[in-house]
Amino acid sequence: MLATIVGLSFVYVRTAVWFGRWNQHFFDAMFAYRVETCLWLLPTYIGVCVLSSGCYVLQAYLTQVLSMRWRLWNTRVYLRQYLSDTAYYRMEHGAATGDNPDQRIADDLSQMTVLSLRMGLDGIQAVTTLLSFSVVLWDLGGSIDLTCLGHHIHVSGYLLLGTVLATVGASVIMEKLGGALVEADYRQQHFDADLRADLLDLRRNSEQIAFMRGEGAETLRLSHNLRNIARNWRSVVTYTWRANFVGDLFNGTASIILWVLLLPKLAAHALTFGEYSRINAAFMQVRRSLQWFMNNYTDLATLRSVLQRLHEFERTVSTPPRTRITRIDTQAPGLDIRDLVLDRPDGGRLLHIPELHVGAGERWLVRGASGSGKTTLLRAIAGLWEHGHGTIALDPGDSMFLPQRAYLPQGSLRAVLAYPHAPDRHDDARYGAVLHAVNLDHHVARLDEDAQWDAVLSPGEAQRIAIARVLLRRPGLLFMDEATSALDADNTRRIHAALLAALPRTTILGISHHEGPCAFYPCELRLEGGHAIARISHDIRP
Ligand SMILES: Nc1ncnc2c1ncn2[C@@H]1O[C@H](COP(=O)(O)OP(=O)(O)OP(=O)(O)O)[C@@H](O)[C@H]1O
Repeated sequence: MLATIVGLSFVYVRTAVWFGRWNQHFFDAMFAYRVETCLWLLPTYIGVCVLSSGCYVLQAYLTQVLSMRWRLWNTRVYLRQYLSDTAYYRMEHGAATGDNPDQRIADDLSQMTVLSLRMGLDGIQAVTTLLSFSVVLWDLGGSIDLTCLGHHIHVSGYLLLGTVLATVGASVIMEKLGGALVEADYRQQHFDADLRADLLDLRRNSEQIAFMRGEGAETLRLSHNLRNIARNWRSVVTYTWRANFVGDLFNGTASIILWVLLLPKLAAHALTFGEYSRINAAFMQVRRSLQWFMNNYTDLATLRSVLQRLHEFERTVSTPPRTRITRIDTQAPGLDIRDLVLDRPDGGRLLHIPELHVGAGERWLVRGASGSGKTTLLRAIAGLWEHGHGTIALDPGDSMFLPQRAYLPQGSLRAVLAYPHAPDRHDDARYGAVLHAVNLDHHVARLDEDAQWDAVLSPGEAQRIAIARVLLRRPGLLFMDEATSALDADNTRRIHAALLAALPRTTILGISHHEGPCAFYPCELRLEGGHAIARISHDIRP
């Protein structure tokens, strides 16, 4: 498709060259009062006009189609990279750098494809036009003899030379005055994305903010972003007006430059009107194609900063997680930890577990003061914590992790329950049974209702939905991080009884600060002062 578009642009330039030659014939005939020749020349003009417009329209259409296909392809590749090796998680939690990945995937990729296609194709067309009309200017321009400081100089093709020097001179001045626009544009996109991210944060946490009456603090936070945008915007405006001023001044004075260049020909009476019209057309085309860089200066600046941001994104997502914590995938049930050291991101020691064997079907409660590393231990087991070293052996395909706040994507309740699998994986009876087991019978009728479940369900109901997911999936190894913390005593008892009844052979490692679930866990792993102490209090077999 790209080759066809480039081919069409060559044809388009050829028709422009043909129009120039036609102009010369036509005006020479007109000023010689040869009416018949003028009439005879008209039909071919109309025919070439149709061809030229056809090329233009087809080229524009194909460019749009190609641009969309390329964007979709790029976005799929970026999404695949973003969602592999938990890059999306690492980018949010500090291990990998890269701000606002959402903006890079949604906006930057779109801008990159549209701008680079347009810039690339226009650039090719500008070069083709430049070459084609340079030949015309060279042929028609002739030479000039100058005397400078007593030296006699013969300049061939002086018209072409004059045009090139004037245009390149203006471009250099423009680069000097507006060069910093690239940096300013890059910063602008960064600040814009920050404002959007903060607004998204406000939307997500609207209830917490409303309870705390945090409007004032939020206004301050958003104003700070706005101030950054306004400060940087002033630089963007300054560099843009400078570049625009030079560009526009040059556009306005271009005709005068041509007249000055043609003075020697006029003085020598060596210029017909037909020749003038052809030279004028060629001059405009050469100037326009050389000016392509100048006219597209701001777009080129945007493209450069977009490419810079995408390059950063690619470098981040393609850097594999570097960790000395080895996860061994076993098909065996249970969990084995050997000489596991977990560090804080700044390098300080958080926790050391010399050895821990959790046998099939055992249930362990992990306890410890706030900040002792309970959640970090679960992150390491899930392969999400990179700082530290040691060995963890488990069957990841048969494991399931429940964080304190369940993720409830927008969609039908059926889809929420089946997540991350497809909703048609289970039948209605199965969904009804698990909702009954977690005391959410009144939600059975809402299985096909589409809602923002995150906002609709109470935290306790959301936690019960997460437990219902476990009952649907029936994992061999279950990790729960305060997964029943929002439940009342009755529901806590009911949920644990349901887990025990439905999954008697499942190995469970739970974190809880509450006394409620203690009876459910015969074993305890206490984290204290950076060490782990295992205690088996009663019969550990299910
Ligand atoms: N991404 C992170 N960057 C820096 N420090 C972190 C990060 N994640 C956790 N920590 C630190 O590691 C320590 C252990 O955190 P962790 O969440 O594991 O504690 P916890 O025992 O689960 O606490 P709680 O009972 O309050 O949930 C804390 O001091 C915490 O500040």
